[in-house]
Amino acid sequence: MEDRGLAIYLFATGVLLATFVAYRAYFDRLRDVPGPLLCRLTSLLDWYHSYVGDESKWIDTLHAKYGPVIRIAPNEVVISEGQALAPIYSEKGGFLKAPCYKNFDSEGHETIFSALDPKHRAVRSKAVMPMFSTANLRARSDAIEGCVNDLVERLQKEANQSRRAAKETGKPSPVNVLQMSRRLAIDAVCSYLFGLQYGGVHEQSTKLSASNYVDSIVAFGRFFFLPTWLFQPILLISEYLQPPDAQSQERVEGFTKPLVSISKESDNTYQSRLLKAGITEHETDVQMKDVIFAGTDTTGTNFGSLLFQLAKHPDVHATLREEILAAEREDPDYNPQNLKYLDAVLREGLRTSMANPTRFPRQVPPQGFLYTSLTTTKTYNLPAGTLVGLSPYTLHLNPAVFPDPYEFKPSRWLDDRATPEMYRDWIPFGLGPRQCIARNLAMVELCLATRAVVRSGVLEGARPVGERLEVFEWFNAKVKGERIDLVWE
Ligand code: HEM
Repeated sequence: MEDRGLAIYLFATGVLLATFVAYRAYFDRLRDVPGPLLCRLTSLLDWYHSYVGDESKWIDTLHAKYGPVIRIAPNEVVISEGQALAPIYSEKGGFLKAPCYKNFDSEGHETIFSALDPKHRAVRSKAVMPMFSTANLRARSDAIEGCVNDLVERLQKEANQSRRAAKETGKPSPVNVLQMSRRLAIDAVCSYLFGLQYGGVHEQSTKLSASNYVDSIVAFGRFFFLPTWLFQPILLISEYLQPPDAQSQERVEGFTKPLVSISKESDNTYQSRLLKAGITEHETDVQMKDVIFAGTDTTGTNFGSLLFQLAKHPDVHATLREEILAAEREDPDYNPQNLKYLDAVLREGLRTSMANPTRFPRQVPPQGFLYTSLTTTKTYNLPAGTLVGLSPYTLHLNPAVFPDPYEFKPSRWLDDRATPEMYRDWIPFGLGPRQCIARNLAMVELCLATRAVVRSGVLEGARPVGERLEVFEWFNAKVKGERIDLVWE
């Protein structure tokens, strides 16, 4: 009798399972979108690749096998064609952010980054947006320039130490320019937005005091694509197993909190603007820490990676130095953002650095999304609620748009060599109304810092350690080994 009961139970389970598999594989709403059978059944495979940090590479192997429109999870589609960018991210305001962005809520608050509801975000973003306008950045660029000068001085010192070690021991000491870049990034953001330099460049420790704080947020990017109900307990377990560095967090909070309490309306700082818009002191502090994270990690990785490329390509460095010195001779007050080769170097640096490699997921709106692939001419009907996205990794390394995509070649952006597709598919800051709010600030920082470093000649004689940089492909990439090393001989 018991055996019969067990047999019925197993049979019923088998039938249910087979029905589920058949439904997901052949009958559900996304059945026409190709992809591995396992991805039609569960998100586990995607979560696994996201966790181990090779998700973007994995997705590219799926594109190679299944085509430009693929299903990577039961409710998630990824596209590799740049023509899909406009309808998803910018036309008619673009689609809303996917619910997983809520995983980046902080201390009970939705940040400008994590907010899904445009109205909730608008109160905060409108308050601070003027700080990111080109006119304001030009007017107050001295705040950034000061941090850049400090950086060049520190880099000179460390380069000299590296050379001295080479002379004395026959082995140059490595300089971790990732840490240097993070020092500059945090100083520039704090100085420009909050009215006070963090002091990163002047810290004597080998690691920036805020670095572990930033890295703890980078690390939970590996769980970014989990649904929030699962993200929360997993984060708790992960933090229990590997507690975040409380000292680093306290250092950052010890910097932001007093700035909130002494803030005055007339300051016109990031914090005073938020307070004036009715945001509470606690939330203002959270929003400040959020941009400290966003600004330190991304600009840090991008500038560190750019220094690596300039040391690796002395010809590019020499051409850029010539352009900068010539511009200065012609007009000491020239605007560096008008230099063509410098612009090409920055674009190529941002294309290759992969600071944010993964897709930016969005939700298909109630009316659905009809997409026709240019490559296959097939039309896909993605129903409301489907998650859909494109990634910088796939677009920036597409050989059809960027020939020899792994090569660092600023010249590809010059004159008539740059194609409209290159500009269309270059998305280091995302695209549309939810693209990086600080894009202009980041570009000014990168431009002034690159100009100053190259102009100083400090990179002459520098050589990168290693052939190429490897990253964990999380929402904010983590550079493997947490180092980008240069040596001077
Ligand atoms: C080179 C440097 C930077 C890069 C490559 C970068 C890249 C990005 C990307 C890819 C996004 C997300 C787009 C999406 O999810 O669709 C983003 C959003 C954001 N970034 Fe940046 N970022 C940089 C610098 C900064 C800086 C310096 C700050 C702050 C001072 C900042 C603050 C933000 C904020 C607040 C958002 C959320 C915007 C929104 O959702 O409305 N970023 N950034």
